[in-house]
Amino acid sequence: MSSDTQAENALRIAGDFEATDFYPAPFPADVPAIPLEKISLSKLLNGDKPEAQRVFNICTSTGFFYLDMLDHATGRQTWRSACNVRRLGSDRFANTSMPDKLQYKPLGGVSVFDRGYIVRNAVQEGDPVEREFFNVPQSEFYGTKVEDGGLPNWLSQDEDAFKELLTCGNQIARTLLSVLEKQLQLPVGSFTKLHRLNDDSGDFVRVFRYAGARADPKDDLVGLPAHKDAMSVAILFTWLGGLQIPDPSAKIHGLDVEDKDWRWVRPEPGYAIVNLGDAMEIFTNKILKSGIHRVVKAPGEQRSHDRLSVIIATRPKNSSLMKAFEGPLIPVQEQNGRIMSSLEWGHSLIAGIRMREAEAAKRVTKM
Ligand SMILES: O=C(O)CCC(=O)C(=O)O
Ligand SMILES: [Fe+2]
Repeated sequence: MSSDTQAENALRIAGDFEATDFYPAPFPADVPAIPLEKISLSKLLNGDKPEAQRVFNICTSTGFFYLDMLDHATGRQTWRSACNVRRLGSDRFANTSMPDKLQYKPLGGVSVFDRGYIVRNAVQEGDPVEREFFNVPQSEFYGTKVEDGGLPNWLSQDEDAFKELLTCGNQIARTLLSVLEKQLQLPVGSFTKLHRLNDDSGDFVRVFRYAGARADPKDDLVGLPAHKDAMSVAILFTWLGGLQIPDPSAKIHGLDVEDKDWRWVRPEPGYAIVNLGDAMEIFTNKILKSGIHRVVKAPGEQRSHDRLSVIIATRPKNSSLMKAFEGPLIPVQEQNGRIMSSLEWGHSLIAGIRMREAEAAKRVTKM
């Protein structure tokens, strides 16, 4: 990293939120990182056409980009809010007993990811936690109240922080969706009206903790196996390396990516990492791309540190029909079979993810 970049990063870290402890060790210079493009939120909100075109080009190819959170008031509020949620999340993970954590249940048992606490231990019962996360659903704050018992004690005191982040995230996701619908020459509101904060949907805020590596690297599991997101837009905040995406030249079959083709995504202070999920592929008959990604242990000196990440997931409202829009740039889709609602689609996809995870866990993939 050049000293100019270092100085700029230091300023960005110090700039709006005191978060220097989120960066306990530098991201190494000698690992193959992918130079994702940086998009300006401020330009998008001001209707800048070249910036809109850049977003469209990215979303029709790799689907991943950095979004500058510090160049506009909405972004700054979101960044501050994500840092706040990261701090309180790490505190709650550390200071809540496992029985209390486990009482915060996913809806419908294990198959739905928009609510609850989920943990994976290293190898067997009693081993230290390898990976844990909790999701706070949109239904806590907006739309029809779901009778799910509400947030558990260890999270309810932070309700306002989650609500703020979810609200900011929705605004940013809708900004991106309005850019994309315009670039696709669809009627205004085609995508945005399916993603209103007050409609019932599976939106959520997720806080992840991946344990730092143990002394023996043989004990390290893949943090999160290769997958695509079951949502419309994912906005990720992360402070340590670990996220990887395939090189654009990689040959990909389904979710299979050869080891040599994975590239690191370097976390950049003050930027979110944004990607589209499968819903946008469905709405556009694959013109917009849902990016494959996975999470492994952080690289280099970061490896021994716990990695926290905060994700805002925006999904189509529950009643949306999961089929391609008609538009001049969207190939016509042959419709065979019943069209699922977003609610049904989410459940079916997430059940698939769980099944793949269970298979991967059985193979005990070593990194
Ligand atoms: O923690 C990360 O960096 C990514 C997590 C992720 O991909 C997900 O929750 O779907
Ligand atoms: Fe993901």
